[in-house]
Amino acid sequence: MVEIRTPIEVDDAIRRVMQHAVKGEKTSIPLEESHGFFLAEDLISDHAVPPFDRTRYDGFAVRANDTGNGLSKLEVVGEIGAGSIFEGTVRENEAVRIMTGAEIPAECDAVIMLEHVEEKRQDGKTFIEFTRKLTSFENITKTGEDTKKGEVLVQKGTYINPGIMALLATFGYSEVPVVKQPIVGIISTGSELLSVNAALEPGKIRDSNSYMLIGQIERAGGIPVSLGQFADELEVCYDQVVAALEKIDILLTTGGVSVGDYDYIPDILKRLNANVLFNKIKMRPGSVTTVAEVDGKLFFGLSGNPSSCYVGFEMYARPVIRRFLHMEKPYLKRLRAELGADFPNANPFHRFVRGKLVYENGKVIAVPVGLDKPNIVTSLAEANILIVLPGNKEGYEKGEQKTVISLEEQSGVTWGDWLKGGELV
Ligand SMILES: Nc1nc2c(c(=O)[nH]1)N[C@H]1C(S)=C(S)[C@@H](COP(=O)(O)OP(=O)(O)OC[C@H]3O[C@@H](n4cnc5c(N)ncnc54)[C@H](O)[C@@H]3O)O[C@H]1N2
Ligand code: MOO
Ligand SMILES: [Mg+2]
Repeated sequence: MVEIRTPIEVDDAIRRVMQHAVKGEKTSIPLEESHGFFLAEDLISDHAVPPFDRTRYDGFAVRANDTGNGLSKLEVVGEIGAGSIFEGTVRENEAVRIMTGAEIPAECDAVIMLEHVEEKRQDGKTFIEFTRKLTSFENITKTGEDTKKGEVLVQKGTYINPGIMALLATFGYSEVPVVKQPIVGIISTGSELLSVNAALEPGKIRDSNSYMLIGQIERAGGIPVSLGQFADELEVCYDQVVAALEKIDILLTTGGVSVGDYDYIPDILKRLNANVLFNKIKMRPGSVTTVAEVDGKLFFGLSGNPSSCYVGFEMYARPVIRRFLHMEKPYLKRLRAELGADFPNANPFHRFVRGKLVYENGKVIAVPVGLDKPNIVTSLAEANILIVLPGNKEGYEKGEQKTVISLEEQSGVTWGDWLKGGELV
C-alpha cells in the first residue's frame, strides 16, 4: 500500500521547523575578513561621530559675530590642516586658515570658503576681506551630526556589507564579533545522476541540485559542504546520512523523498528514529518536502525535482540558517506586485511561481519566468522572486495585486511581518 500523506499548511510547516532552529556560537574575526559574515552583537557607538566640530570646507574659521552685511576684515592668526588643532586663542576680528576635516578652534563658530575671501598682506600680517554675513555653525559639521554616543547602529545578525565595515572601523573594531556560519551538508540521491563532468548517458542526467543548493546555502549565509552523490540504495544512503550528521549543523538531501519504489529517505528517517515534522505541504512545487529532527539537528529531505528543491530550500531551510546567524528577521521579505500573467487553472495547493520583478510606468509587475512546473530547471536562472498564488478554485488574472517573496535581499522580516502576508495559513 502506498502511504497516503496528510498535507499541512505552509505557515504551519515553517512554524514547526523554526521550533527546532538553533542559534550558532559566536566567534571573532579580523575586520578585513568580515565582509559577508553576520554580526554577533549589536554595534553601538561608543563615541559621537564626528567626535569634534569640524569644517566641511577649505577656508577660514571665524566668529560669526565678526561678520556683517558690509565688508569684514579679519586678521589670519594661524593655519591648520585636517588632523591638527589650533593651539592659540582666536580673538575678535581674527580668523584661522583651516582645511576640510580640521577641528574648529574653540572660539570660532563658522567657516568661510577660500573662494569667498580676498587675502591681503599688510604690515607683515595677513588679512582676509569679504562681504558675507555668516550664521553660527555655517559650513561646520557639528559633533555627533553623524551619530550620537550610545546609539545602536547595526543590530546583531546583520550581514556585514562594505558600509558596516566602515562603521566597524570607525568604532575601532579590529576584531569583529561574528556568528559562526552553519555547516550545511548536501547529499544528492538518485541512480540517474551523473557528476557534472560526465558525458550524458542514456537515461541519466547531471546532478544540478547540489550546485544550486551550494549557491542557495551561501546566499542564505551558510557554509555548504558537498557530501556526495549516491545511487538509490538504502544501505549506502543510510550510512552516508549517519556519517554526515556527525559533521554538519544542518543536513540537506535531494531526491528520494516521495512515495516511489526507490525513494528511500522516508525509510532512512524511520531507521534513524527521527522526529518527522511533516512530509507533505499544501504547496507547489515542493509539496513532498520532508523535514525531520534527528538528535537536535534538522534534516531537510528536499525533492529531487529542481524547482521543488529550490522552493523547499528557500521556504524552510533558509530561515533556519538565518536564525542560526542570530538574525532578528530571518524570514524572506514579502512585497505586493501586479500579476504579470493569467493563471487560469485552479489549484487546491498554494503555488510559488518563479518570477522576476519588472518596473513599468511606475508599476511593479511580477512576471513569471520559464515554465511553471516542478521538474523545470531553466526557470530558476532568472528568478529573483516567488509569486505567491494561494490555493483556490478559480485561478488568477493578470493585473491582480499579489504577494511576492523576494529571494535576493539580505534583509528579512519577523514572523509577525511574515504572517501579515496572511495568505498561506
Ligand atoms: N505517485 C506519486 N508520485 C509522485 C508524487 C506523489 O505524491 N505520488 N509526488 C511527485 C512530486 S510532487 C515530486 S516533487 C516528486 C518528488 O520526487 P523525489 O523527491 O522522490 O525525487 P526523485 O524521485 O529522486 O526525483 C524526481 C525528479 O528529480 C530529478 N532529480 C533528482 N535529483 C536530482 C538532482 N540532484 N539534480 C537534478 N535533477 C534531479 C529526477 O531525475 C526526477 O526526474 O515526485 C513526484 N512523484
Ligand atoms: O513537490 Mo512536487 O511539486 O509538489 O513538485
Ligand atoms: Mg521519487
